[in-house]
Amino acid sequence: MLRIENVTKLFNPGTPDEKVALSRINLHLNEGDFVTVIGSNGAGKSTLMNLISGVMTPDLGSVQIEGKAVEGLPEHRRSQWIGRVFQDPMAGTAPTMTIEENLALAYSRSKPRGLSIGVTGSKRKFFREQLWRLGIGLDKRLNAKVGLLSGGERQALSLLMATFTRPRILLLDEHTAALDPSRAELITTLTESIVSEMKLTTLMVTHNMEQAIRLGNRLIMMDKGSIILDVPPEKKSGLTVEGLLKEFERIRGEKLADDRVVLG
Ligand SMILES: Nc1ncnc2c1ncn2[C@@H]1O[C@H](COP(=O)(O)OP(=O)(O)OP(=O)(O)O)[C@@H](O)[C@H]1O
Repeated sequence: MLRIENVTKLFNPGTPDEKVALSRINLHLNEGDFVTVIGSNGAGKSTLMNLISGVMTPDLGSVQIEGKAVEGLPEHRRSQWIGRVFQDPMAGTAPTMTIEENLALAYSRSKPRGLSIGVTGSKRKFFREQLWRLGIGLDKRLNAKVGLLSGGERQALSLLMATFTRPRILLLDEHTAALDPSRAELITTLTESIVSEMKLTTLMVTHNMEQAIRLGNRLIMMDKGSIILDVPPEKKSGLTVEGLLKEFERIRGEKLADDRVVLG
């Protein structure tokens, strides 16, 4: 489903500020894989997400979605295959537009040539049903301006907008990190149910190791621009936070003062 081959990304190449953000990364996701991604600050997690979504292009290597090379395509051309939710609840939605208008925009973006964003009766019914599935009453607020929603409500809407058109790849970029614990739990639960119901191929960055262990069928750990650990489905259920920290320590060959180095 997703093949990242030998991808390297440099910032400020050829200058004294040159930074290797990703170094010859290889990552293959099978259809339906739900991979959690952990790693220290600056490990390259966001850069990886940006290269998949098309915000950035790699200096070397290829990115393929369902066998199609996409590394040369701009973000808007990839949006028909990719859904993404960001850390900032304000990032994925338009605050001055209504819930319904935001959904219509997301719906049109997922179509190859973009459809009209007009809302017909049948589309409105579909949107209401989708909102109802979130279970937080947004189905009764189709005409509310999104800027008036709470952070948790807005993130739930972002999650819905990123998934209701069945993207080939779902990218979750620390999407619960900015929420209070109860809202974070709500979004985590919604994520689990949407991903498993729709069998979405998902990559989720998190600084929460417990969450990284609990969710998904695979876990990767990144450090200094490389994937240093890739835990396959058959080993994932046996993971513990302590075990992962030990593994990180062993691979890096240095003693960690505490788990914040990994947690960020
Ligand atoms: N636009 C940029 N210009 C220069 N350097 C950058 C840029 N974006 C990222 N970097 C550098 O590339 C490296 C990888 O950054 P990236 O944001 O991908 O890490 P991350 O794992 O997402 O970190 P964090 O957990 O702190 O968000 C870091 O050293 C970062 O400073």
